[in-house]
Amino acid sequence: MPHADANLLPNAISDDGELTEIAYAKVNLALHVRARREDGYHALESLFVFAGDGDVLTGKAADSGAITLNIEGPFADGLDSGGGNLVMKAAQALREYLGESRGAALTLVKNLPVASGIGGGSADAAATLRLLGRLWNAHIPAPDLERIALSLGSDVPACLASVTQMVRGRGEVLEDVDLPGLAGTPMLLVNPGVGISTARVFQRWDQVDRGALAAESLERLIDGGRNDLEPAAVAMEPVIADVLAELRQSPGVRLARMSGSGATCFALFDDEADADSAAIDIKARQAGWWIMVTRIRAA
Ligand SMILES: C[C@](O)(CO)[C@H](O)COP(=O)(O)OP(=O)(O)OC[C@H]1O[C@@H](n2ccc(N)nc2=O)[C@H](O)[C@@H]1O
Ligand SMILES: Nc1ncnc2c1ncn2[C@@H]1O[C@H](COP(=O)(O)OP(=O)(O)OP(=O)(O)O)[C@@H](O)[C@H]1O
Repeated sequence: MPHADANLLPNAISDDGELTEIAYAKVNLALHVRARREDGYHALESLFVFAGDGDVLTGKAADSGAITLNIEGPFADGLDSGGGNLVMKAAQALREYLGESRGAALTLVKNLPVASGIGGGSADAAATLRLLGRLWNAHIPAPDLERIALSLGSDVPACLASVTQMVRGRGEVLEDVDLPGLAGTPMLLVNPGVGISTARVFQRWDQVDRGALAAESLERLIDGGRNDLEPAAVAMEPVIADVLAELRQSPGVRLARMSGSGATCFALFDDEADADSAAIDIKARQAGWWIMVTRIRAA
């Protein structure tokens, strides 16, 4: 079972010039959908946190001038490494912005389930922008980088820094938040093995604005926060209700909710031993589910 120590993996450079970036899993502690916009996107309010673990992207310069991507790891199967991959799209977007013709040989270790509400693809795209920015020694003004990120997906701007943020708009209005007691919180991520289309979940949202998100404390987030996409996602994949039930009955759980458009759900614990026990118990009952014990990254 994957088990992580928050912020332990350095964004390292090895002797052979290979760079590493971690594409940290994103978790929406609360996700309030406020309105459907005319452009088809939805106006959101969401408190994003990031796990200390995620996919691992490595890369080094390639003299050929080409960008290549090799995908390994537990969720590599079925993930296209061609131009449709968000890593390749990010590399291409950055190259176009820089007028860059230098290449890169990239390897992605895909540890996060695909289309699962924890922003794996978005985190990969952001990690690619960070890694290639370093590899090519490019100094990109933050507004430009955020614009490139948003062109790749609504979650990508927040994934650039991968720290706790209040996110609004369609995902591009970012505000750093440092909620006391949040960093280092033990967190369990559980996915029942069903991929979910984000667009389809938003389409099923009932268009009822249930009110603003108050996120000035963890208590407020727990008591007054919601994931407004949960009912739509559960209607599409009823197994999500089983995941939530498993998490909510775990001893020591502080909060259990779905992340993003699902199907991954998270649970927060005060005590790491409780998170470990819950993971073992759930694994024993639901052998096919993906389970990760991690911690919330520092803000
Ligand atoms: C559900 C969240 O994960 C919450 O963090 C994000 O809002 C989704 O972010 P994402 O996966 O990066 O989404 P995108 O790739 O930009 O959009 C996928 C689809 O989701 C819908 N979408 C996404 C974001 C948003 N604010 N409103 C939307 O309606 C749109 O139909 C869009 O075509
Ligand atoms: N590197 C990648 N990793 C994961 N998915 C990718 C990648 N590149 C392209 N995709 C595609 O992007 C889609 C969304 O994948 P992702 O894992 O980011 O979804 P998600 O976790 O639901 O995201 P979110 O939480 O932002 O809604 C998938 O259908 C997948 O085929």
